[in-house]
Amino acid sequence: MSLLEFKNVTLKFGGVTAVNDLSFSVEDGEVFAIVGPNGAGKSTVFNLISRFYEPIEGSIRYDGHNLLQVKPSGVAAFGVARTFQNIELFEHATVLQNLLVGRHRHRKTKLLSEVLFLPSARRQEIENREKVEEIIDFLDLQAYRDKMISGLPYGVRKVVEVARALATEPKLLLLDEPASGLSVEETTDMRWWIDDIRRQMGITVLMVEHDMALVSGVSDRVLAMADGAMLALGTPAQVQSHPAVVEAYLGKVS
Ligand SMILES: Nc1ncnc2c1ncn2[C@@H]1O[C@H](COP(=O)(O)OP(=O)(O)OP(=O)(O)O)[C@@H](O)[C@H]1O
Repeated sequence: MSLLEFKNVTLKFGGVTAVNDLSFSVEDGEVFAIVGPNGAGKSTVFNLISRFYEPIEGSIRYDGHNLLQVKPSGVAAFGVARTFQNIELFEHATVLQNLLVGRHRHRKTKLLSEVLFLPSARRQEIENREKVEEIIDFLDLQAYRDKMISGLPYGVRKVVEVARALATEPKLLLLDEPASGLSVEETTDMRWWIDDIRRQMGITVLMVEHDMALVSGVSDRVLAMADGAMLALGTPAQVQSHPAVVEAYLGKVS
């Protein structure tokens, strides 16, 4: 069974068809990339999975559930975490505090037991701290754990955003342009982080990315989109050499 399945999904904004009869599925444990020119519909796919947008047609299934019956606030509880193109962290909080916020969905204790700091709340806090420290070690963020986000270099913030998403212990991680704004060296590091997240943590990764070196280096399969529709789907090599993809990127050769 696929972890995520889009079937004939269509979404329009007025006269613009942002996603057009799109069908694809993401298998458990794979790194799956979505590529395409600006306006192709890639972010809209993420916003459909996050339930920010409602399709006008089609179905989206996730882990055996009809995702279209889940409220936007309920998506994280299903184990879907996301990073954003424009990093969304608490600027005036430390790395550690940002990651602890990511643990929110694992809160099992009641507010009263937290206020009274009962044993159950203490256990929960210890568990959260352990998980967050594990992620800090995993992504090599020890040097930044007590630093404010606002003072961190852009490349480190990108990794912290991935860390915050991992703190929720997702089954499916959505990465929105993880390499945008990164140097070549930082992009290479990001490639290894993504590979480790899949291999060592067993998390399925769905990413939107323009950097074809990163896409080819880490993805099992790639979906190329244009004008909301599928152009090609296959291995990175198959997609990059597909005539429709070449034409979308380079223009028709006549
Ligand atoms: N909220 C919205 N209201 C109106 N039109 C929208 C909205 N969101 C997206 N669109 C339109 O839908 C189409 C697909 O946009 P989308 O942002 O999904 O593309 P994209 O592939 O992610 O592009 P980029 O690489 O530039 O981020 C575009 O024509 C865009 O202008």
